[in-house]
Parts: sequence; C-alpha cells; structure tokens
Amino acid sequence: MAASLSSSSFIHPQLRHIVSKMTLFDTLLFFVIHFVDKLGFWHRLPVLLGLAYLGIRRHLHQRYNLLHVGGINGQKYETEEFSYRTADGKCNHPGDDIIGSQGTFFGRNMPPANSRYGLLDPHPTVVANKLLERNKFIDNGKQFNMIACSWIQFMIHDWIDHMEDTQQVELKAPDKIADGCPLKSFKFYKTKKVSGSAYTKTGSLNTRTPWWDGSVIYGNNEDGMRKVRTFKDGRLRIAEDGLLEHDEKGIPISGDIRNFWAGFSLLQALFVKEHNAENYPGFDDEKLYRHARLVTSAVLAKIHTIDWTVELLRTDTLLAGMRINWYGFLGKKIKDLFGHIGGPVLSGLVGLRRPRDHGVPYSLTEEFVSVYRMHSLLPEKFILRGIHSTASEYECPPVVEEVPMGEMAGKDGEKRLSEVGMEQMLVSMGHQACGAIKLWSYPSWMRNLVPHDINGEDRPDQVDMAAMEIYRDRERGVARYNEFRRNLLMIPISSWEDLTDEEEVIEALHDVYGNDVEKLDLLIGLHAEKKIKGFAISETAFFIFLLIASRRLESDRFFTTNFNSRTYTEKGLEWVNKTETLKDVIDRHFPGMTKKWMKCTSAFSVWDSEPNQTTYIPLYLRPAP
Ligand code: HEM
Repeated sequence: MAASLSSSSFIHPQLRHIVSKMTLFDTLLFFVIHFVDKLGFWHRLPVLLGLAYLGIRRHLHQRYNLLHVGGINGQKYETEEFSYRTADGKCNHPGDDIIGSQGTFFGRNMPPANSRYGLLDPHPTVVANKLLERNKFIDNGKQFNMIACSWIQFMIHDWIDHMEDTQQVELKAPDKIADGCPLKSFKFYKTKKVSGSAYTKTGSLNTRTPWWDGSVIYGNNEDGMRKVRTFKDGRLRIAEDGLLEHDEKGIPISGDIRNFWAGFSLLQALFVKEHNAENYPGFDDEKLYRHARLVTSAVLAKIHTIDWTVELLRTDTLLAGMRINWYGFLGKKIKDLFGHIGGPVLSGLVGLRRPRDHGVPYSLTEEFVSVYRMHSLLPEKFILRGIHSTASEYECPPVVEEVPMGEMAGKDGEKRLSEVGMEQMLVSMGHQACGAIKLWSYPSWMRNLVPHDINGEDRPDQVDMAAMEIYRDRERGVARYNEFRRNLLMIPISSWEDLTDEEEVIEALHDVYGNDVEKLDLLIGLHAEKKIKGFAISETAFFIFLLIASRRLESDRFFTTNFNSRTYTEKGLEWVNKTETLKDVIDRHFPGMTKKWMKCTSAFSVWDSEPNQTTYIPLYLRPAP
C-alpha cells in the first residue's frame, strides 16, 4: 500500500524514492505537507493550521533526517552521581556517558552528497567573487540588530566547531579572476576525517560540546573550565570593569575564544555576570558553581528559544511554535500552576520525564553547521554611539564614530572594547541593524581575514572566508542545494526562476552554474532563496532549525528528567522561570539602561524601532497573515 502510494503521480518524481521508504502512516502525513508545499502557503495559514503543518514536518524529519555517525562507545553510569553539567559534556545521555561530549562525531541529517561535481567545480573563489562579495551593505531593517548577530556567534561557539587536520590545502584563484580576489591564493587546514561510521565512510569531530551547556563561557573540558573559574564562591573570572580578563598576550579568558570580536566577548562577559550574580546560601564553591552553570545554561537556552528565534522568524505561527517548545500549548500560566502535565505538546519539551532522541544518539550535524553559515550578518563598520545624555526616558543616542569591523575583531577589538566599556558597546550594538542574508552581502573584510587557532592566537595565513565556506561544505560532503531540499522532503527547483524572481540574481547564477541547478552550492541557494515574509533566513535553512532546535532541548537530561528543583533548587528554577528575554538579563545587570535607550520590545530588534503592537486576538486564533 505504502509503495503504491509513493509511486503516485501526485508526488514530485524526484521525491518518490525517498517516500517509498516511509511507513504507510508517514506516507499519508507526507501527502499532507506535500500538498501544502505544492500550493506554497504553509506560512500563510492561520496559526493553528501552520502549527499542524510544522508538527507533521518535524515528525517526518525526526523519522527520516537523523543519522548517527560513528560508533557508540560509551558506558553506563550512575546518573544520580552526575546531577550537574560536566566540563567536557560527558554523562548527560542517561545510558551512555560519552554521547554529546567533546570530540564526538557530527551527525548527519541526510546521507553525504551524492554529487558528481568536483571540489573545485566551480572554483570557490569564482563563486565568492561573483555571488558573495558584498557590493553594498544591505541591512535587515529594524528586525535584527548587532546583539542578535553576536548572539548567534555566541551560540555557535557553545555548540560546534570542526576538528582540523594537520595537513593544509591551498586554494589558488584561477588567472581569469585572480585580480579581483583580495587573496590570490591562501592556505588553511583540511577538516579532519575520521573513519568508523555506519552511514558514511568517514565523519568529522566536534571540538566543542554540542549540548546547550554554556561551554562558550565555561569551556569544553577540564582545562578550559579551570581557566575560567576563581574557585571561590562558585564564581567565574571577570575583570573589574565588568569585561573579560585577558592573559599576558591580550587574549580574553573565557570558555571559547576562537575568532573573538568585541560584540562576542561582550556577551561572554554579560553571562559571566549572570553566573556570578547567583547565590545559594550554604553552598560551597563547587556546588555553587554547578548550580549556577545549570541555571545560566537554561537561561541561555530559553532566551534563544523564546526571544532570539522569535525575532529571527517574525510570524505569529513561529511565536506560538517557539513558546510551545518551552511552555507547551497550555502556556506558561498553566505550567507554573500545575507543572509539566500531558506530554510535550501540552507542556513543552522542557521538563519532559525522559529525554527523547528518536532512537538516534544526540549530536549536532554537518547540515546544521552549513545552514548556520551566516557571516553576511556582519557589517563593514561598527557604529559607535554616545551615551552621555541626561534624559531619563528613551532617546536615540548620537553616532560618535564608525569603526571598520576588522578593528573590532581580535586583540585590537578587545582594546577598543575596554576603552568604550560595556554599557556604550551594548547600547551601540542595540542601535545598529545587522546585515541581511542575501547574495552579494558577504563582509569584504572577511575575504582577507586572520583566523585564530583554537587557543585564540592569530594564524600566520590569512584566509578568504567566502571562498573557504564554499569549499568546506563540499569537502564535508554536505549536499548541494537541490539535493539538500529533496532530502528534506522539499520540492526541488527546476530552474533559477523557482529560486528567486530577481533578474540580476538569475543572470549571475546562470553565469556561474550555467543551467545546471543541481550544481548550485548550498550556501548560495540559502542566500538567494526568496524569503518568507518575516523570516531573516531561508525556508530551507529553517526546516533544519525546526528539527534541531527541538532536539537540543528534548535530548538533554538537564532540560528534561533533571529539570526539577532537586537538581536546580527551587531558587534556581525560579531564576530560569522569571527570565523570559535578554532584556530581563540586561535589566538585572544594567538597571535603567533599557528604559533610557530601548524603545522596542525585544533587545534583539533595533532599539529605536516601535514596540510590538498589542493584539487582542489570542495567539492561537490569529488568522492568516
Ligand atoms: C567577527 C566575527 C566572526 C569571525 C571573525 C568569524 C570567523 C570564523 C572562522 C575563521 C571560522 C572557521 C572557518 C573554517 O575554518 O572553516 C568560522 C566558522 C564558522 N562561523 Fe564564524 N566568525 C564570526 C562570526 C560568526 C557569526 C556571526 C556566525 C553566525 C552564525 C558565524 C558562524 C560560523 C559557523 C557556522 C562556522 C562553521 C563552524 C565549523 O566549521 O564547525 N560566525 N568563523
């Protein structure tokens, strides 16, 4: 029955072989989303129907888009003895101590690319020159500011980084375009390939702990953790001016310091403040540290889920969806009163009795890394604003300087930050829109970038990040755009016109890829794709988020079984429960700042934008946008 359904002419011919592997029930569910996809309107459905569509999609992705890579080599352990987040991410999965720890494999959301194209086809520098290089800065309007941009780097540095090989590779721009390249040739380390995987011959390793465990401030292993702790009263190290401390070379001391810049290190410092503000009388240093880490990590996860993502994907359906992930369909009030009742839909993923990994051990995936390649969010210049007005209510601060972004990065950026101070930096970031994720928006200063080693030191070889990112996806066997869509059960494109209606883009794609839509690189497709109204990212990238954003919460013992007062303490849980947004954290540490400098609702929108309008229609009953 399932086989005859999957050969139905209703299904796009290129999706039939994927659907043929589904159960009958899932095939029927697939029919529903495929029907909606053909009409291209899930995002125009009323909130409840939109949620139903996303629920079905997420279910299918959980069944067919989670592939484990590598062996499962861990051991059973006593979970009761580890009711805290360990330094290297071990002892979180209830049945295996290694899953999710530092140095484990990246998983996959689909098999490695099946493509016939070579690593240099077309040459990454040609793609970078003709499709990525920024010709004019285009911002995200008022939707997303520089805090939002830094926030996602802050989260990336909590979750993922590929282990490198010791061997280098050199990319040389072909003669025809070499003159137009900031670097005619450049060297970088290959991604380390490790064998021993069930679905792939080789896989790569994550040097960060993939759990949402705050490793960006706490470190990814015992050494990293020791560097940041004071070993007194559970505190983390922080300088007197409220910013990060630095070592004798001027490198900041924090959990992850690779490719740091002023905005990123400011967020690290803010969350060190958050950690240090927690206080549990009677606890010794170790106990206090462990509790404050649990609570701060949960605050990070919560802000990302119900504040940052809601601003990234500004629609009623996503607002409802993200709140359901945290609080459930019944909402915060009911959950506060009755606790977690009735399963994940009614009460959310947080607080589930047991973690759920859908039969596939938790990891973050190669495809997740690829869809988070969002360097186009970074502008060319950082706009510094003055904050010395005496007004007490909202005011737009004047611009005092426009600093090239390169000067805000690395050690120079740290010097700048310490001159400016935390308050002025935060207000300036709040008022500056970040870049849009579009073609021709890749920061030009990143095409000649000094990358960092894992210990934050400058490397001797500059890199062209735009070209390197194209190479990375190909090197790691990430499917190109159209294959990626098919694997995500999306309707593939058959011409450039299916991707975009911008003439200029179509012409440029034709110039680089001819008529071969299969050749289109993933990064280029994600940047060129016509966006859903309110979304700052592409729909294709979003479907990976839909799967992984839930997974980061539901697979983690400390957001499920152990999200309780026994593990967090009553006070700790209350801290998490009372913190809803980044604004709450800013208000805690800088009282008066948002009142004076922020007009909008979320700290991730441009601060001089209008606050959200009050709508009297209940969220779930809101009609089509
Ligand atoms: C000043 C800010 C930033 C600098 C200097 C920077 C620099 C870098 C460098 C040098 C790499 C390694 C490239 C490689 O070897 O493949 C990298 C990787 C990456 N960056 Fe950034 N980045 C910045 C901000 C951001 C932001 C805002 C995002 C947004 C999501 C981001 C997302 C990523 C991702 C997803 C990777 C791939 C990680 C991996 O390969 O595992 N970065 N970045």
